[in-house]
Amino acid sequence: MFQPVTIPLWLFVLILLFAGIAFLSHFLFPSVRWFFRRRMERVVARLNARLERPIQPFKLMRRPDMIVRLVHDPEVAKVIADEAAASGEPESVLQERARRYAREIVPAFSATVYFGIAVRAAKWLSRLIYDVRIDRPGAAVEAGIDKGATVVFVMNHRSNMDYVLVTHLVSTRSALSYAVGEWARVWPLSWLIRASGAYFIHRRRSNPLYRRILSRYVQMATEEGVTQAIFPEGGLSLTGEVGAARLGILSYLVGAWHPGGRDVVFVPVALGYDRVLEDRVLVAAHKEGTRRFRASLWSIAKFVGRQVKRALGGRFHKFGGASVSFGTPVSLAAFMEAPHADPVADLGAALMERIRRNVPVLPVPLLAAAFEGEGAVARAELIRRAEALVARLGDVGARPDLPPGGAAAAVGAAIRLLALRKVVFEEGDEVRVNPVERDLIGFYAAPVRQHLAADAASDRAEMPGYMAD
Ligand SMILES: CCCCCCCCCCCCCCCC(=O)SCCNC(=O)CCNC(=O)[C@H](O)C(C)(C)COP(=O)(O)OP(=O)(O)OC[C@H]1O[C@@H](n2cnc3c(N)ncnc32)[C@H](O)[C@@H]1OP(=O)(O)O
Repeated sequence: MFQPVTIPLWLFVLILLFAGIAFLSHFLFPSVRWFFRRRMERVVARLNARLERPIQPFKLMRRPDMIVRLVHDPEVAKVIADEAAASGEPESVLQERARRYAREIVPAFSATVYFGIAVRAAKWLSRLIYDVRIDRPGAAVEAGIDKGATVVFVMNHRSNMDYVLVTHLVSTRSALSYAVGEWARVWPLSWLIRASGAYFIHRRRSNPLYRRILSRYVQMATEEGVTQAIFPEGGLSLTGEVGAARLGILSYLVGAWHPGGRDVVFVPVALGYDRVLEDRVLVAAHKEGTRRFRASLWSIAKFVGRQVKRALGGRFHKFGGASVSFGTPVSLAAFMEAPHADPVADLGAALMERIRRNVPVLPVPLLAAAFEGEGAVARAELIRRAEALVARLGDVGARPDLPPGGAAAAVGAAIRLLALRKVVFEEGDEVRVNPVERDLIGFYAAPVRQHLAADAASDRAEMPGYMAD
């Protein structure tokens, strides 16, 4: 019993290692975890005291617990049982697949990462590159919304700066949970996104098990009051116009609502830019008719490097304005009071219409539209056309977001911004579009075109089920 045992050194080291791991996981990790949990709870309590829409307990649930809850949800279990019966695959295999899907979707929200890193970085970056303007303040729009309702920000997707701007602008009121496409599943971006409370979507995966897990996750979050943000177009606009809604996430959100239950209130958010960071990439993708973006990590790094070099040399100019308009909210309870042959399709169309009408028109889109597809126009004529456009935009209820000095000042500012990028050249009295950039001018003119094409006769206040404007 007490005689010595001789073992090789490597085995001794291995035993020590395993003993150390066992000690840590049994004695130290639980208390360390408890310490961090208490700290997190104190941080959240402090944040909730000042946030208009507090961080919901659902958002703070431990990720493993959330995954278990999702995999064992009765609706998910039913899909597993149905698929097992139909395909002959063992239920345990399908359950493992369900766990994999749930792990992919479920976020790992950290209030410290969201408010300490993401919000600060969003504020810094937004202000560094744009003159951020709020066409219609979100606070005023949200003030009338029932405190118990689940708020969902529904946004048009022009740029990867969209969520940076909106995260910054609503950060004093709530923490947003975004629906993010599979493109962002690259480390460390995926870690930051999960820790910011966003959930991942695999847009091309349409098998029933995956879709049921995704829909249940969205519905649980909605039933528990988690403030969310979605891009119903499902990707960046290649043309500059606001596209139609894909109805998946909206249908899950509508499915989470029951008469008499917690209301779901959609806040339409419209974004407009003087310069969209990805403009040339989007225009090229549109031309090729693909959604494959030719922006390698190397080209992004080169772009950032050029801007840093300019900043260090004191030659960095902001990219103009970025304007965000928070539209009149749509209450799902009120919307459902009116009869709808297809409620989800009607809701999607109505929300996108509201976003489309609210897209702010900044100087560059105004100038781009004033070219009217021509290659060269006299400056005075551009100002005259811009003034006429501003009047017509006013007639259809659009709100141009222009500097003091109106159309003339806007034309001057836009020419300066585009000339810096060699998109236009000034030759005497004439402003000439660089022939290789004509598509880019069309891309920027798109929101103006869309405003003017909208049927001015249909008054949004008359749409059934809407909160009054
Ligand atoms: C500096 C640091 C700053 C940091 C700041 C931090 C922030 C933290 C980062 C955030 C970062 C965000 C970045 C986001 C930017 C993107 O990633 S945008 C792209 C991702 N988002 C989206 O795609 C959302 C919108 N997409 C959808 O809703 C899509 O529909 C889906 C769910 C992906 C599926 O797409 P789909 O296969 O094309 O199918 P779709 O027809 O749309 O939908 C089918 C479903 O809808 C149902 N449906 C369709 N029509 C109807 C109808 N009329 N009635 C009822 N149901 C219907 C069908 O039944 C079907 O149901 P399921 O079979 O799924 O159960």
